[in-house]
Amino acid sequence: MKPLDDRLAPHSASGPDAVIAVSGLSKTYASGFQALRDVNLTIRRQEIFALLGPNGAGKTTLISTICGIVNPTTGQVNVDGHDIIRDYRAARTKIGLVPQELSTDAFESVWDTVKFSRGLFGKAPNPAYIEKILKDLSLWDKRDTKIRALSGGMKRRVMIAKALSHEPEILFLDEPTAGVDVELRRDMWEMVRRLRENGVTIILTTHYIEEAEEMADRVGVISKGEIILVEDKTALMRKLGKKQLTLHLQAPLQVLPPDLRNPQLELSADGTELVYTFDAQSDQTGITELLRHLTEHGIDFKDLNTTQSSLEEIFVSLVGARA
Ligand SMILES: Nc1ncnc2c1ncn2[C@@H]1O[C@H](COP(=O)(O)OP(=O)(O)OP(=O)(O)O)[C@@H](O)[C@H]1O
Repeated sequence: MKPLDDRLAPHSASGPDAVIAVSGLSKTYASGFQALRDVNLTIRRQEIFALLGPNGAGKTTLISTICGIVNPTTGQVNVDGHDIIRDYRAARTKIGLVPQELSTDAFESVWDTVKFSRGLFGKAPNPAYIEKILKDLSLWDKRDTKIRALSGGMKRRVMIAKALSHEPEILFLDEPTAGVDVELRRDMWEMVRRLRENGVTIILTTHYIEEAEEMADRVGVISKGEIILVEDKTALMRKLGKKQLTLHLQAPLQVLPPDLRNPQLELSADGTELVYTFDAQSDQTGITELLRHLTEHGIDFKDLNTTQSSLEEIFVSLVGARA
């Protein structure tokens, strides 16, 4: 088998740190529906990668295919040097998957469920390791409790404990915080960060853009089965983000003077604020000219502030542009 680097060469994000390489991946379900279209994607070792996309975009299909649960129609997936079809067992052992739906045996105890999951991967028992995960996930006190007696949030933690039971190097979290309360969401974020510090690569899908904004090193956007963008989160926000300059006026304005009217400038409904939207990357922001015009018109302001558009706005504009 060729070294990993060689096989990853065609992809821009390739390199010695690549841990998953997806190339030319398509999936057409038996119904004839094409859920993935020529997906090329490289995941770097020890990164937190957030996959964003609207409902039905293909996030779960992509994750399930990488995890070997759904068969690809065309293309290859390589997980840390193992082809997911030819070398299924080795590839699967590297991966922990926390699916969207809670599916555990309601009558088992927490401890037994997690221990059993580890056994499924043919790993020798390691009670000390299981104890550590249960403690990390605040499940230690519940170790003898039957799953059915746990709250929804606790059940979700059990799903994570199961996914981690065989010491995977890569963890997939499909909508990890859907429907969980704020406290559990924060706990999960904390846990994901800790796992990454311990060398685990994390791929998560989410509908909560603020989750990607908070957590991700890189963001991938999928729409109608196609990856339309993969970018470093900070660079993405810098590159696509529009900035807004808000001027708080000394005296309210009824209307904008005609020669100040342009699509970038908006007067708030109560006339007390002027909001100027500009491209943060441009050499010519137009701010100097705007301020000069305001002075000429005798429009004074008492304060100003700038804001950067959020990942959510960027995401909506990206996906919306393809609708
Ligand atoms: N087994 C299947 N047979 C036929 N079509 C399917 C099957 N599984 C998924 N699909 C379709 O493939 C598309 C992608 O589904 P997928 O679950 O991957 O999307 P998603 O991005 O994860 O959506 P969500 O955010 O709603 O979970 C959807 O249109 C879905 O209806």
